[in-house]
Amino acid sequence: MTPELKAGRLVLRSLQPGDAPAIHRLINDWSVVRMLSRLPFPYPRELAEQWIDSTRRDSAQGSAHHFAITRDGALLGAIALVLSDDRRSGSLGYWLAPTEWGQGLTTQAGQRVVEWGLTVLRLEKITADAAQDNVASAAVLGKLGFVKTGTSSRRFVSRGQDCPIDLFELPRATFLAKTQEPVEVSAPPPAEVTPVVAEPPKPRTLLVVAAALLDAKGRILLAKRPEGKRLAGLWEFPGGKVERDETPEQALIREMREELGLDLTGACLAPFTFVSENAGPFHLLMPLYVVRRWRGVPTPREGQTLEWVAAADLGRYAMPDPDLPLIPLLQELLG
Ligand SMILES: Nc1nc2c([nH]c(=O)n2[C@@H]2O[C@H](COP(=O)(O)OP(=O)(O)OP(=O)(O)O)[C@@H](O)[C@H]2O)c(=O)[nH]1
Repeated sequence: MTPELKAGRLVLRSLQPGDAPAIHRLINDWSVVRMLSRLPFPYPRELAEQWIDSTRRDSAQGSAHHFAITRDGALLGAIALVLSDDRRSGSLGYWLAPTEWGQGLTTQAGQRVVEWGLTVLRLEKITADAAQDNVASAAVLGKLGFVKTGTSSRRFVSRGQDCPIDLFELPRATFLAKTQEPVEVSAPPPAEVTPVVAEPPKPRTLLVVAAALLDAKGRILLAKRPEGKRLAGLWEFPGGKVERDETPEQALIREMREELGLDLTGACLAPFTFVSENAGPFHLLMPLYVVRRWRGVPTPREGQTLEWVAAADLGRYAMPDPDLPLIPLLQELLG
């Protein structure tokens, strides 16, 4: 299913039948439709209805995810990721009402959809194309990190002719490398000091503690990161950063209280394994504890979604890359 995503003030949500009048009004505009290759001009109202139905079928099948771009409840445009048959790559497309151009809204929506596609859907790459006279679209793709890979031509129904298009691509590896660029750059040496061969800045190590909470059926509690946070939409083991002057166990007890309303004091916190992985802007060192008893009922206190998951099903939940090696270990423990 197509989730609801947040991008600043924008809410990206699946299209609803009631969106047809707004979609028709906004697309039936020459400055919009001339850049969309498959649509006729004028654009009939029935096509808006048929298109919305088709986006809902695509979403149910998981073959494409179409989002209405909305702000304060008003529909401003749409953005979509259409997946390849093997679901390993996706193609990005979008349009925005001309009254909203020039504010960076397409880039904002695009960043969120691209991040979601490459992290939660784990696509290997996202492609896009734009008519060569669509300078604004090429600029958006550039800001999203796409690079031009070639040219081609396509029939534009609205223009009644074939038009040259540019082809673009954003591989997952390029996207991750960009988000992994260190944020802090060391200051340049003073002028009188002989420069030494610069070593790449090392990412700082972040100590995060996490728990595999197990229920009586041997299921594990996973929490989905809420919209607005880094890596939103990914499932993880409840936990968080170890603060200065805390032991990992104290941090785990505090985090379980803050995040889930659970009391783990006096509970057996069994060290199970740990993660030591590059995790983007930092190096993640994450001890994982197995916990079978606590007081209270897990309650999402920070906007997360909670689910009890059988070990055999863990692979179906999109998790941050550093967590992936933990899955077979937990399956072995609980299998
Ligand atoms: N709790 C937890 N964090 C994980 C896991 N895997 C993983 O990469 N992490 C990363 O470790 C960090 C956990 O720190 P955190 O929970 O205190 O911080 P946060 O990003 O949620 O936000 P915050 O700084 O607003 O508290 C996050 O960057 C998170 O993405 C996991 O399985 N559990």
